[in-house]
Amino acid sequence: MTTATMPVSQKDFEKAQEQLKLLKKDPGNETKLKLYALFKQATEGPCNSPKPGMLDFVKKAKWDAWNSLGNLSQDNARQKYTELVSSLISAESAGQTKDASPEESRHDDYETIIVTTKNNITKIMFNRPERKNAINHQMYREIIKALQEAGKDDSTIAVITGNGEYYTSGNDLNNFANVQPNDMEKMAKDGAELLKEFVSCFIDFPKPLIAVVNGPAIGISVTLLGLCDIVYASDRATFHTPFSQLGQSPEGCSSYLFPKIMGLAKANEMLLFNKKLTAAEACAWGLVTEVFPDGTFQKEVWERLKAYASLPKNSLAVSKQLLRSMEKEKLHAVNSQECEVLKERWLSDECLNAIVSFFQRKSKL
Ligand SMILES: CCCCCC/C=C/C(=O)SCCNC(=O)CCNC(=O)[C@H](O)C(C)(C)COP(=O)(O)OP(=O)(O)OC[C@H]1O[C@@H](n2cnc3c(N)ncnc32)[C@H](O)[C@@H]1OP(=O)(O)O
Repeated sequence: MTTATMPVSQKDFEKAQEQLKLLKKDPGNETKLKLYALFKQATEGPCNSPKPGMLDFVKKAKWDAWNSLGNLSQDNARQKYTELVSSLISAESAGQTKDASPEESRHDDYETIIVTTKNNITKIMFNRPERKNAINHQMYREIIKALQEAGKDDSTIAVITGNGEYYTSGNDLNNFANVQPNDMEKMAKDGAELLKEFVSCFIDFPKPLIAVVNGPAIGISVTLLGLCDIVYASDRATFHTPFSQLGQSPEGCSSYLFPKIMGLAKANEMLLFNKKLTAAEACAWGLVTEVFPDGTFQKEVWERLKAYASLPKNSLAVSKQLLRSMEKEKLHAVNSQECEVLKERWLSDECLNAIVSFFQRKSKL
């Protein structure tokens, strides 16, 4: 969370140093490193000393922490130091222990998703529970922005999940509603461009990306699982890609990744013949990493993720990129082709009839 900048005097800064000595509990190594770095930056300015050797672990950790502050001004460093000490003192007097970053910070500027960061995990949550988390145009754009930011923030891993009963019911069919006949081509062209950009963000995401599938998943939310690095599912979740039922065709690189993940025969059942999988089937077919009982799903999964997110961040990122890099070019080509095909499908009678049927409540999945 950002705090408004308030000038901190030299006297306040010195008082904070004295207060720090009064702390009864050790604030933990990560916080101590932050304090060290801010103190050095406040008193000496940006880190100019030579980088210690790889095996000098303590000096290297201190140097890294200081160096990571870049050109932060001495005033700002003094301010942040004073704020950090004051938050440690308040937490202690409130009977809490304050380690690295125990508070959840909520990212502003989103309406259709909730984005938070805690314990080195950035969580992106579909948040239209009354519409079964259907993904409208605004949500596509907000997820693109959230993924771009999560790729660059300090978190170690990113998680995608849904709020409420559903993971998501996939594309919001209202994205096709109220389009005048003359605007159909434009709707299809714009939709294909948005979809291509959206899927590209998953292909290029630089850190481990984990799907926490809390309930039924439909359409694009299922295909994207092939681009996630781990998929945890509640035993209440189901996995449904009803593309032919909707007169559409596969996206999210599933036409390439699903046959690789589960074999062509099983991919055909899902992508051609609309077979809806239970969580257990999706796990047996390799689309899901592990299934948890719904009653303990959130607790078990978040405990596990918290432990994963404490692993060395850079090592995880380079390893993920190694695992994916050989396929990246291919995946972008597949994404382009799938979007081209879909652009045509959206103009077809088969697709239009399916959408009309849904809105006349003649058809539901
Ligand atoms: C830029 C474009 C990119 C496109 C990418 C291509 C993507 C493809 C796909 O994702 S295909 C999958 C599309 N999804 C669907 O076809 C699901 C449609 N929804 C349903 O079949 C049902 O709503 C249900 C099975 C998900 C849930 O049924 P039920 O439990 O009976 O609930 P309701 O139907 O009453 O749902 C409550 C409320 O939400 C509306 N709603 C739910 N999902 C969607 C949706 N995907 N699109 C639009 N609206 C949806 C539903 O209509 C209800 O609204 P109401 O209260 O009646 O106003």
